[in-house]
Amino acid sequence: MSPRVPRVLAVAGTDPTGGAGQHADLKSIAAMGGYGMSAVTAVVVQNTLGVRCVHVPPVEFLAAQLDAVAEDVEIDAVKIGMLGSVPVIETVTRWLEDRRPPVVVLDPVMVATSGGRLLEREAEDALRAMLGHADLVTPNLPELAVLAQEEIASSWAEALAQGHRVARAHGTLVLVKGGHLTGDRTPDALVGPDAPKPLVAFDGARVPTENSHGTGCSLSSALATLQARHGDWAHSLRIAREWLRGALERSGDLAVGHGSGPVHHFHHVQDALESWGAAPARFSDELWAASAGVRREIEELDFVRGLGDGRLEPERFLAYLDQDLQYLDGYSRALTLLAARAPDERQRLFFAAGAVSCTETESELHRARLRHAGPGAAGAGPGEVTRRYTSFLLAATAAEPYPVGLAAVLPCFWVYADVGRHLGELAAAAGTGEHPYADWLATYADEGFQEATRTARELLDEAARGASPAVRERMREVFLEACALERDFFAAPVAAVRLAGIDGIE
Ligand SMILES: Nc1ncnc2c1ncn2[C@@H]1O[C@H](COP(=O)(O)OP(=O)(O)OP(=O)(O)O)[C@@H](O)[C@H]1O
Ligand SMILES: Cc1ncc(COP(=O)(O)O)c(N)n1
Repeated sequence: MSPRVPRVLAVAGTDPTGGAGQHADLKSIAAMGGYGMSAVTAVVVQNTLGVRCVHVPPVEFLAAQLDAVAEDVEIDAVKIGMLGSVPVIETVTRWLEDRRPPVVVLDPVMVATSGGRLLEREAEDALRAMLGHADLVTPNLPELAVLAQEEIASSWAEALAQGHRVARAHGTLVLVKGGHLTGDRTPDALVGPDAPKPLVAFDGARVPTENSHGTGCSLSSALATLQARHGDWAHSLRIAREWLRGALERSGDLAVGHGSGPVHHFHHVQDALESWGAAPARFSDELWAASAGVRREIEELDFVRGLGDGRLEPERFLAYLDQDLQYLDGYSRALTLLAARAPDERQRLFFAAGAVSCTETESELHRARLRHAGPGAAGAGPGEVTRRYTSFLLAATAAEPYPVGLAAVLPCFWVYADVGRHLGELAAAAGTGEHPYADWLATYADEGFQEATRTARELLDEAARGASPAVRERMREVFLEACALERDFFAAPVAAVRLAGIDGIE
């Protein structure tokens, strides 16, 4: 018996926000390729912030649910979660004695992550008494201590020894979980009744997230499903851990609740959906569509046409370079401000690296060209548009909410990349002869720049998902204002005065 789609029953309490209890179980069973079913032990009023109250329906009702499933469906595995009280434990124990499925995983739920009690204290003895019915018990460290009737283990070695004592006392496997250890590691080990040495142990770096609501429920039901599928606990644990790690890492995509949020059970399915063309609507797409008019105006500017077909007067190009160099000074300061305010390391590194690249690489490219053009090529100072654009960027990145600052800097990546694509088309249409700005146009197509544009866009979408409607509206305003400033910036060199002392350009 090893069905491709194991039929797995979760006997557990509820969580109306869907992150823990039988809701997490059903998602985890499906995520591991099983068919999930559930019998309710307790109706729990809770959310990501805490447990408000618990209603336990009459146990006859639970017994009837269990029988209804068992009389109709061949159950390959059962995962038992919150039981709550002695009568519920006795009801489930009787059912197991009668109709035990081939795989039984017991997660001895006692206290929610948020602090609410989910097992009456006087039911602890009854819960201990049913451990022998399980193939695998999956306590967290405080639960393990209650099962062992000892103090909470303060080290991993102590936890393993405690796990072995529980396994030996009840003749079952114990999964000792390190989620509650202090420190940056989260080891897990399977301990059997015969020897203190773990049968298998895994270690890994703790995922830096607050979203650990329901990890215990999710792991135990995933294990029940995988075990029904191929019958090897060590292999099941390896797969379940890898999946749960992804679910923790991608939990930020969900934006559910204000407390300890749920994990993303279907993070792997999200990728499949996108490969089928079901990409979610992106806020950046909305902004891009709204900026279509301004982008058309940019494409029609004399400066842009001339740069594309090569007919742009050299002094205009140099006037543009001169202003762009001064603009880059302000832009790199704005990126530095964003880096300082970034909510995580990845974003901080991205903007800090952008600021360095503006200051070192790009500015030096501009300076080299201006130097080559002769001593008079550098202008007097920032023009009116340059001043307006850089002041706008500094104000948005320093004083507005972080997502708004992101919306202000994005057009410089994205509109610039798009103008580059258009310039490439114009250059191709102008013919294969020597193009005076060919090397400059090549910088737009640089893969590193295209990649940075994609990342900046993803960061904006991520920030928009967690933003309030008012902040999203402000992001839209600021994005459109930055697009209009891009347009004014490209228009300015046409109006610029001829720079003295130009012999040629590079
Ligand atoms: N931040 C994290 N990074 C990586 N793994 C984690 C993290 N938090 C929990 N885990 C893993 O999640 C699983 C459940 O861990 P934990 O010990 O927290 O159980 P639990 O307390 O029963 O869970 P619950 O939060 O549902 O009550 C374990 O495999 C643990 O290693
Ligand atoms: C119905 C139910 N079962 C289990 C948990 C434990 O999960 P967590 O400790 O992550 O809150 C819960 N909160 N609710």
